[in-house]
Amino acid sequence: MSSSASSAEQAERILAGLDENQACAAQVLSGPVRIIAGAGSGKTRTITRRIAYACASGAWNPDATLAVTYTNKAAAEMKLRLARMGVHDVHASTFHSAAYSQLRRAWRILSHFESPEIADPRDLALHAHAAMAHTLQLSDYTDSEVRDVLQELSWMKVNLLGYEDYERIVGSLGHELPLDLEPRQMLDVARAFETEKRRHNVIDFDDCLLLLAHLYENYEDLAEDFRQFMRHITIDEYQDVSPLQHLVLTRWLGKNRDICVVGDPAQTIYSYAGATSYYLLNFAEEFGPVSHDVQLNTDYRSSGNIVEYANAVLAGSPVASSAYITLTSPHDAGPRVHLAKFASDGEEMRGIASRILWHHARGTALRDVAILTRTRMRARDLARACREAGLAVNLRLDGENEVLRGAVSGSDGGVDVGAPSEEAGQDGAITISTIHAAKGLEWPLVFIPDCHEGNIPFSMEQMMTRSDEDEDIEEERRIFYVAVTRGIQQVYLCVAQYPFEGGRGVQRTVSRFVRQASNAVRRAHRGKS
Ligand SMILES: Nc1ncnc2c1ncn2[C@@H]1O[C@H](COP(=O)(O)OP(=O)(O)OP(=O)(O)O)[C@@H](O)[C@H]1O
Repeated sequence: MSSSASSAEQAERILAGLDENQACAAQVLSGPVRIIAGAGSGKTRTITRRIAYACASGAWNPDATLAVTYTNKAAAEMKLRLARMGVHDVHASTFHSAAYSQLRRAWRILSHFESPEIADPRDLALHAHAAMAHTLQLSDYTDSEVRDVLQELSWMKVNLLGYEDYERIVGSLGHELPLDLEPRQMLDVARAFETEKRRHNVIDFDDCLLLLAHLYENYEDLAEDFRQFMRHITIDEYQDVSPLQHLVLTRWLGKNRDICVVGDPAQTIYSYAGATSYYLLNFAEEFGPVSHDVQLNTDYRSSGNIVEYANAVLAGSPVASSAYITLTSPHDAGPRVHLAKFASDGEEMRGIASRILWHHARGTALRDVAILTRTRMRARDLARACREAGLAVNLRLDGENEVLRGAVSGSDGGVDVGAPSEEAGQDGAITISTIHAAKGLEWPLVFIPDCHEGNIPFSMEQMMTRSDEDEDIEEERRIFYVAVTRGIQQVYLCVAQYPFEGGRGVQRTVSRFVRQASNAVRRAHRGKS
């Protein structure tokens, strides 16, 4: 058989198993392509096959192909899947690791010295602490106060805010500062923080992206050299890029328009870290005319009732029709999404554990079960309660502020994946995870505890009084949507009426998202019968 015949066969094999829309997207190989892909609609499958098809058919040189993923784990997974399809040498990495390796090379070429190292998160916290102690005249800050300040320092950079604009922008956005600081005090901390990093000859991840963008702007020859390795760029999770990442992307592209972006505006859940779906939604205006613009809306993951419920969660949004897509399910309806009510938090935790044991006794493997929490604290509490009930547990916590930082450090996007549970048996362990750390994952049986106002949507009092139009509420709706769409067969929503036993504490109200969606689903079913 001739080699061109065998590579044509290989290319055909790669396309097998894609639906019509997915296959269409996989075969448009030049010019700007946008794929809006709902939850479970196979976006990872589609972009991986598209890259494999392009390389196997000879349209792209793998060594000139860059795929940007949100975590190091996703990059490794993509390389593995490509290798299984016989495609090697594609560059797959996070924004940060691609940028850092380019920065190191550029630094060596331009200065003959090594670039500054990226500081370890613990050292960064020490530098922030020193900057705070120096400018704010106090020295006993808690870890979480330092973390909040670091997040604010990062927020300034990922949003590309210059010192001169910061005060005005903070005022006009009503953006709250950590520790009740005045904007001017925050700027003093920011300057002192830069001094601290310089003194230790380190940078952070935001600096890395800023420096690289600067090099591309000022060293055109170098930029052109680097672009040879990025003739074809694919960006996954494009709904979560920050203005700073977007700036780097535009520098990587230069005049090139062989760019494919994929994302879901309904899954933007990292706004606090600068993520915005603006670039995904405005892709055609920015890079168009586009060669292909497609929506993938078949959710291959979840049963019909879960998909119906997830759609109802989004339908309650004032921006639903313009921003979000409606999913369809190719599967049977399956069990309804059920709301389980408990008297107290303690009873809720024990109730969830016993429901899991009930499913386990009927054949559900523990590795097929997840409890997804809004906060890290509740994930820890539930892990304790489930272990007490005799369940093996794997705890996944996302490091919030480290979401972007972790992308280079190898900690998988800041997700702290606890060591596999020692007590895990043959059928593994249940997963207890924050919703943020569960993004991109799936389980047959999913529990979402604490579905009450104040937790879903999460609030520090003030959010309760805001209107539904508020962007913070919208982000909380998307977080809940991400949680619901992790379920394959069955999703349980849980709520405790009071925090403590015996009706003590402030009585809870069921989450507005649950009330809206459950009512809409009930109405729809009544209409059908
Ligand atoms: N054409 C298809 N036919 C059958 N199953 C598919 C198809 N495309 C994707 N799937 C399956 O659907 C599930 C979801 O796919 P994938 O993880 O690629 O989705 P995703 O869009 O990245 O999801 P999310 O954004 O919700 O994390 C996977 O189990 C995948 O194997």
